[in-house]
Amino acid sequence: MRLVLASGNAGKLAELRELLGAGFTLHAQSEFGLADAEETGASFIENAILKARHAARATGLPALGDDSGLCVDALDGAPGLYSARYAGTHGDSEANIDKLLRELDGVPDAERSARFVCVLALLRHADDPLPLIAQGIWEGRILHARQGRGGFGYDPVFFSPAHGCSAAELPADIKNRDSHRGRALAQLRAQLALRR
Ligand SMILES: O=c1nc[nH]c2c1ncn2[C@H]1C[C@H](O)[C@@H](COP(=O)(O)OP(=O)(O)OP(=O)(O)O)O1
Ligand SMILES: [Mg+2]
Repeated sequence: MRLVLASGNAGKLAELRELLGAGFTLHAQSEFGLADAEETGASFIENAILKARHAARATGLPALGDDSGLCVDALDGAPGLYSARYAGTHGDSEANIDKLLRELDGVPDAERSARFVCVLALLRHADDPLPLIAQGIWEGRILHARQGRGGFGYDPVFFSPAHGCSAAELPADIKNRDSHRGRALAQLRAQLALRR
């Protein structure tokens, strides 16, 4: 199956290619010269659909949208939908992490609970009235400083109690198996199998 990933994020592309495996060819939207869709939705689901529809419309291919982010309890769910632009400049992970650590300055571990969320939307074509939607959640807490060099985005400050380390310290295959994105993709696969 040929699919376009409706994302400009290289970290997502690498993870989703690995997760989808050999049966799928996942094209980056940049291969088609596509700019990012406007993320105007009020929820992860809406944004995932907006992204996928934009890419399906422009390419004529089935499209996968991934809208994800980090929700921190002590910040009432922020950065949430705005995770990628938390510090102002879209996609500046270093600035986003700096701001997050500043906002949580002095907050003890017990109150630093957080979760990564990922919503995937698969549209068979731009006017698909019945997109497949899957969501995955990964529970953890925010560290006081960066740990590890793997992954992308907020991974260096996301501690996973189940693994005993940060997301950036996990081998890629373990992160993929247990992450919000890995869980969402497993659900999407199950739905695909049912639809066929
Ligand atoms: O596994 C992850 N590990 C660390 N950070 C992560 C992860 N998954 C999402 N994130 C962060 C990155 C970004 O700050 C935001 C997603 O924002 P989001 O708009 O969905 O993605 P994006 O703007 O980077 O690319 P695009 O919209 O083109 O798909 O959450
Ligand atoms: Mg985005």
